[in-house]
Order: sequence, then structure tokens, then C-alpha cells
Amino acid sequence: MSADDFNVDEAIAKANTLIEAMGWIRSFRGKTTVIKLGGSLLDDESALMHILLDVIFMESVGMKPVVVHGGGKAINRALAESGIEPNFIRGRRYTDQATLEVVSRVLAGELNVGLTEEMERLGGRAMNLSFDTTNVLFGEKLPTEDDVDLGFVGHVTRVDRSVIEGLSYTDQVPIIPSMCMGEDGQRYNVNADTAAMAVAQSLGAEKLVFLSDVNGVRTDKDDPSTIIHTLSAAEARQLIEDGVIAGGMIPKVEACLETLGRGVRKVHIVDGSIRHSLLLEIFTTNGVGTEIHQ
Ligand SMILES: Nc1ncnc2c1ncn2[C@@H]1O[C@H](COP(=O)(O)OP(=O)(O)O)[C@@H](O)[C@H]1O
Ligand SMILES: CC(=O)N[C@@H](CCC(=O)OP(=O)(O)O)C(=O)O
Repeated sequence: MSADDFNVDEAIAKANTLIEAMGWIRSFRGKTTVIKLGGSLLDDESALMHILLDVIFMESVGMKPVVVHGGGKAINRALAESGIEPNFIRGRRYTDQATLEVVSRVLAGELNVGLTEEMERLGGRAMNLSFDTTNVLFGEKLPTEDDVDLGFVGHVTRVDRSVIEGLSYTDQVPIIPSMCMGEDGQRYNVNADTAAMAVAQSLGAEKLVFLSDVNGVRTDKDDPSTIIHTLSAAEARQLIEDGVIAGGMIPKVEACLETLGRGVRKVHIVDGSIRHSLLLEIFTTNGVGTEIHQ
């Protein structure tokens, strides 16, 4: 850039932006934000890159981001290659032994390693915490409910906080796949929204942000303009009962409801495909997407 190209007004505007962010950075410094990456986003290379840059930025200014990821779409593709039909019951995948093998390979293997490598390629530091390295999510089989048995689907009962928290001493962002291990070593497939909730609760996170491919909870799931910006717990329950909240949005909202009242202060569902939606969520008063409150 030559001296002639230097635009003082632009440079001042940039400096102003940094100063404006200072208050937010101070208030979140040292506090944990759990970021759940949904499978739809993992398929969008450009969106993913910008999210990971936001995460690296957060870590660089002293916030403590923790990433928990799913990978439903990638699992569906891998299952199709093995000739297995996906089977979802109330937003959760029925998981037999063959499905579990595929889920482990995709979630704890390919995606977890890929995300960690991408963070490092972008200049950040990250650590993949899976069965293959250090497992931090422990749990048990999800009990049968209303005669529905989901096979090897689990829920998290214990999170190894010390490993996750220890990574902040080496400036590494923990990247955690949505699987857990029973005390007997059995692996379970965990809905990623539920896994993120367990991590947020265990760490006493300041914020839990679900990054999805929709702009939030909508009254018409196919119409972005029907987004509901704030939703009380009672309203959210009613929308599930009425069938307005359906499919993959059910475990997400259920996770929000369970998280609130257990120490996590704010839960948001945000469209991760909007450039810098994660930073906007943190650095603006109203944020973007849907906030669910008590
Ligand atoms: N009321 C609703 N508002 C928004 N999305 C909804 C609603 N009901 C169902 N959905 C569906 O939930 C999906 C988000 O869940 P899911 O596909 O599991 O996302 P992710 O992979 O990010 O976890 C949306 O793409 C949408 O099709
Ligand atoms: C039990 C269960 O449903 N597990 C999920 C885990 C991945 C996930 O939740 O991924 P998304 O965040 O992309 O939806 C599954 O097998 O698809």
C-alpha cells in the first residue's frame, strides 16, 4: 500500500470500532462461551471459516471459547454410502451398532480432526478432545421413554472440566465432538445440542450459542421473516407442543430450556451463515437470532 492509499478516516473508523468493542471484551474476558456448531454449517466452507476466525479472535482477546460440534449431515452422507437409512425419532438418531461405527468415524474422527486442523491453519491454536485423544464427555445410555429405545444414544452425566479448563493455559481452544463414553468404555452417540448444554452447565458458561443454518426460532419454519427474537421458557414449551418447533429444533430448544436456571446466563440460537454472527452476538446489546430466557 502506498502512502497515497492510506485513508485517515477509514483508519480512524477502524480504531473507533476497536475502542467500542473494549467494554464488551472487558466484560467477557476470562469468561466461558460454549459455541455449538451444527452439521449444516460444517458443510458451508466459507461460513465455517468465518466462524472459526471469530473463535480465534475471542481466544486472542482473553475470552474462553469452547467448541462443541455435531455433524448430522455428514453422518447421513456416510450412512448412505454404507446403505443405511437414517432414522430420526423426535430429532434424535436411532443408533444401532453399524450406525455407531459410522457416527464415531465421522464425528470423533474426520470432523473433529478437520475442525482442529482448520483452526490451526487459520492461525489459532486448538485441541481436539475425542476418544482418540482425550475423552472429556462421560455418560450413559438414554433411558427408554414412551417405549422408544434409541439404541446406542447416550446423554452426558459427567464432563472432565479440568482437561477443558487446562487448555486455556496453552491458549488452545477445546474442540469437542458430540459423543460420550460410559464408565465401561461403551461409546454413545449424543445429540450435539444436548452435549453443548452439558458442557455449558458443567463449566458454568456465561453464554451458550447454538450456531445453526436458520436465523432462530420461527413461527413458520420456512419463513425467515417470522423469527421470534425473544422467547420465554413457557412460550417455547407451548410451541413444541403445538408442533411449531419441530425436527432438529426440538433438541436445541429443549437444551436451552434445561440450561437456563442451571447457572448459564444466556442462551441464543443464531444463524452461523451470517458473516460474523458470533461476534455480533457477543459485541452487541440485542444480538442476533433468538434469545430464550426464563
Ligand atoms: N420453528 C422452527 N424454527 C426454525 N427452524 C425449525 C423450526 N422447526 C423446525 N425447524 C428446523 O430445525 C432445523 C435446525 O435443526 P438442525 O437441522 O438439527 O440444525 P443443526 O444442524 O444446526 O443442529 C432447521 O433447519 C429447520 O428446518
Ligand atoms: C443422537 C443424535 O441424534 N446424534 C446426532 C449427533 C450429531 C448432531 O447432533 O449433529 P447436528 O448438530 O448437525 O444436528 C446424530 O447422529 O446426528
